Amino acid sequence: MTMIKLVDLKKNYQVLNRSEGLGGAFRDLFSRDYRVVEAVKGLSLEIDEGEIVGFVGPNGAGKSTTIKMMTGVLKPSSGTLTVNGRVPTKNRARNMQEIGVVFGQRTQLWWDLPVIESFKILRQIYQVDKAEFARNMGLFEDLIDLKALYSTPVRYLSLGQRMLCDVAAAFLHDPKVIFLDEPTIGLDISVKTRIRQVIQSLNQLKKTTIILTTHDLSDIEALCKRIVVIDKGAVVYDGSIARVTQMFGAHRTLKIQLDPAQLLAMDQLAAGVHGQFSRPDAIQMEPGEEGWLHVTLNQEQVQLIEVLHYLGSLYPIQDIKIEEISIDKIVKDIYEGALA
Ligand SMILES: Nc1ncnc2c1ncn2[C@@H]1O[C@H](COP(=O)(O)OP(=O)(O)OP(=O)(O)O)[C@@H](O)[C@H]1O
Repeated sequence: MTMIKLVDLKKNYQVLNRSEGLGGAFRDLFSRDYRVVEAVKGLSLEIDEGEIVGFVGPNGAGKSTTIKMMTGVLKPSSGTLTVNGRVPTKNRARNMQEIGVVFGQRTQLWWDLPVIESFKILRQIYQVDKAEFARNMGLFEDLIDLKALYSTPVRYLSLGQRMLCDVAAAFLHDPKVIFLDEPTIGLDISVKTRIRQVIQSLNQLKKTTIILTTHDLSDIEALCKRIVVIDKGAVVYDGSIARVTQMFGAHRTLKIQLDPAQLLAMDQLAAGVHGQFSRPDAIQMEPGEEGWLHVTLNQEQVQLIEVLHYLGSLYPIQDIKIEEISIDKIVKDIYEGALA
């Protein structure tokens, strides 16, 4: 069943072109000169009940604008949008009952109150009946040992505990759709894994549709089968993570450690490598940390061993690693037109 449907959705913002200086500010009072920013330029998407979809794109791609339209905060300029069959801006109160949100950067809970009090307030706000409240609190107690945190004021929770509470709180009223924004930001890897497990279990138990926006693509890799990449307000890739990684299956990242001073002349180094091989477009180079040089190449076009030999003939290599291309790199390449 389709839970979210966007058809040719557009959103324009009108922005005042401000004139410079005090005189300019004075002039702006009388003659207003506006320009239009096309933040979302015709998005069409269908997301099914129970799907977890990674929604990614570079800064300014239009992610927040799209999410704000899905949550009913912003009205689209044109196109159609339904969430669980309803138009979010027309049914805001009803829509709010059916969605949940988690922001990694700020809590939805009451900072000074013990955890259990926040859940009781949310129960009132969302009119969760007693039996459902008891059932869900029992589930959260089993899944994340929530009971141990009941009496702790939110301000004393660790970031990881706070995020677990926020995730549980978003599921309290059994929403149909949850928007997760950077749910693991600032957490160490073991806590990230824990939060992802909890999200996955709740998604499977409750068949909640989840839209995950994050710049941490390891969250997407761990949680989503499907990824939607947007750039400049339009979809540039919509499909399975498996397919996108397959498309880049012949890519490898060769990491070599050199004397850090050699990386200072990166442009020269890149020009030398590109000049040496017949398919320079198949080789990308960027400096890593502590003298590591990352060379990503497409093995269908360039032999990794030849690149390694060439670099080895120029510099003493201290260490080598060969890795499959990371999902971060794939998505960055997609933004930069790799699928165009
Ligand atoms: N209220 C606004 N008024 C004018 N322009 C806006 C407004 N909000 C966003 N924009 C512009 O719309 C475009 C899309 O912004 P949006 O915030 O949706 O991108 P984003 O993908 O969420 O970016 P980020 O990852 O940086 O949060 C950008 O060019 C941004 O400057």
